[in-house]
Amino acid sequence: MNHASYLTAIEQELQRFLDVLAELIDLEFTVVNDKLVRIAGTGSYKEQIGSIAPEGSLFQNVLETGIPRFILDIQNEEENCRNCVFNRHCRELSTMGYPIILDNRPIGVIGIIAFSPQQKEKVVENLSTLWDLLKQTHQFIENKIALFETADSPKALPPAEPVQNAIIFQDIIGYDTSLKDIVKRAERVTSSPSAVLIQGEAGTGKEQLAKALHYGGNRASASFIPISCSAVPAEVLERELFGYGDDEPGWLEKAANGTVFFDEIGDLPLSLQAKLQRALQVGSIYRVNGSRSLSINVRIIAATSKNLEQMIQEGMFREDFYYQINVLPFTLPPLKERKEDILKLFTFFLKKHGERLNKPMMKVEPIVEQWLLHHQWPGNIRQLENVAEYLVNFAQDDVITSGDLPDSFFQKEKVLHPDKVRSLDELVAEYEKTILQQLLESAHSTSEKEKVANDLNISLSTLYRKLEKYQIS
Ligand SMILES: Nc1ncnc2c1ncn2[C@@H]1O[C@H](COP(=O)(O)OP(=O)(O)OP(=O)(O)O)[C@@H](O)[C@H]1O
Repeated sequence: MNHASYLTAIEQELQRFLDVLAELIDLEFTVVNDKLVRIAGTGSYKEQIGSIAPEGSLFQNVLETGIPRFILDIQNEEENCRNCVFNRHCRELSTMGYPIILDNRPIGVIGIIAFSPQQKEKVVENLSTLWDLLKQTHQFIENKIALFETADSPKALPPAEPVQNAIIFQDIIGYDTSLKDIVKRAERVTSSPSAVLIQGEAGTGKEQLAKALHYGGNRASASFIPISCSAVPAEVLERELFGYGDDEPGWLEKAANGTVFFDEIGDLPLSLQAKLQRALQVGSIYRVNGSRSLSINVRIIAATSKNLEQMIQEGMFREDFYYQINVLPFTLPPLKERKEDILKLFTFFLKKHGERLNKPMMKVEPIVEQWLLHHQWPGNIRQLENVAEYLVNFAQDDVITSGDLPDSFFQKEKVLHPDKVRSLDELVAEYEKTILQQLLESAHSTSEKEKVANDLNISLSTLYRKLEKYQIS
């Protein structure tokens, strides 16, 4: 594999990293490869992943010259945008492009984009900090590629041999009682051949638990083959899973005496659900275009972040297959419900990335701890790890202060603060009160109040009842 292909191989991790950065600083990011194909993007560029950056664009120039460049005011730019096919039709207001250089060769470009005037202002005011950010993002990519080069194989094309990065139950950090119970129950069934279904939101540790089940039992010396059901097209998946012709064994054969892990099983096409269901029931398969029946001996562990029962109701998931895979069910709680674990996991990730980046162990200000405890963590443990990695990269000092966390994060926090989450009725009441206060500000006489009631399409007596309820005089 060349370096440009490695960039493609890490695109999922890169996308997640950029999502966190974009959320933190409220600017958009994009990455193109050596063919100018967009392989990652945030905001509106997320929908354009797979499209090609325009001919004559700044990104093309950065890719060809290997020199970082920026344009701060695209709408009034004559010189630098002249050759771009999007000249005068560009939605970007400012753009920064930083070359991804490996082995002295540009293999792609990372960009920061401003689409709104506020974002543009931010770019103009923070140009040098943003250059540092781009440099660090480059470092992140370099590190990931280095790790990838030494790793066994990319996730979508799993190895035939047992993977080296075995996870054991001791690697699962969890002081929260619900997680401890899950680990305890799982430890009892490591060597069972029965199918396991792990449910939980993205990033809650489903794959980690699956690996611990595999490596903790009598299948540990055989393969653990992870399959991402959403990442591989159906035809490819069928061929890879069941094999092809006389001499192309599939994963179900390659995992002999081991485990096949189906990640996001809800995305497995219905036709393959039926085929797999039959294969598991009879314990044998036919390869695609194959004539012989071949017996299989694999344990199935499946994971899902979707509600499979609801999918069954909607005809999107086979009921018989559901019962076949849901013999030993486990449900991992979201991180926000495991308050006890948040700080311990955070410290663990600070240490992990600190060691990797050769930085001393960082301390955390109490206020930052509060922020961590109250965050909603939609991306769960993976997101927590990304934030820790971000802070190890960017924090100025050995102590992480709230200043290391950008304003945009706190603004979102206010809205999402769990202690402040209120019912819909309360929110509607608050809205109603504000509207009435505004309208009644200049309506003092009965006739003025009648007009307000009319405008709101309610009776005068209803209006008075509401004024009393909200104590508006
Ligand atoms: N309890 C834990 N202790 C330490 N690390 C954890 C724990 N749970 C998850 N992680 C780490 O968090 C990251 C996400 O975990 P994992 O990939 O297992 O989640 P997932 O639920 O399978 O996610 P997805 O559904 O998005 O594939 C991994 O890097 C994993 O090692």
